[in-house]
Amino acid sequence: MTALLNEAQITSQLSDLPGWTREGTELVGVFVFKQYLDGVAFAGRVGEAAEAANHHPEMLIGWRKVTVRVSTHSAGGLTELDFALARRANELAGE
Ligand SMILES: C[C@H](O)[C@H](O)[C@H]1CNC2=NC(N)=NC(=O)C2=N1
Repeated sequence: MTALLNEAQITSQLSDLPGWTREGTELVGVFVFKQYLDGVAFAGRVGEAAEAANHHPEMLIGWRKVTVRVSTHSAGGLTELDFALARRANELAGE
């Protein structure tokens, strides 16, 4: 099982993760788009990456905005898997 990160590790990784915040045991990323369907397509890309990593976020698709929430359910908090997915989402937002 992937180990829970400690507060120092979380703070350090968050400082290098633009667009994301920590809410309790979750990372929350908010992505804004010019077009609604751009957000839908982004969510699809993140979904594919999540499936490939077997690490799945919750995603709320709104009007030209997608909110991504991720935590490691099996560990009950934040692990490296969550930050890896968040970094990948940031890459995919730029595509
Ligand atoms: C059995 C399967 O590998 C697990 O349930 C995976 C699926 N996707 C997951 N996604 C997230 N966010 N956390 C998990 O602990 C997790 N576990």
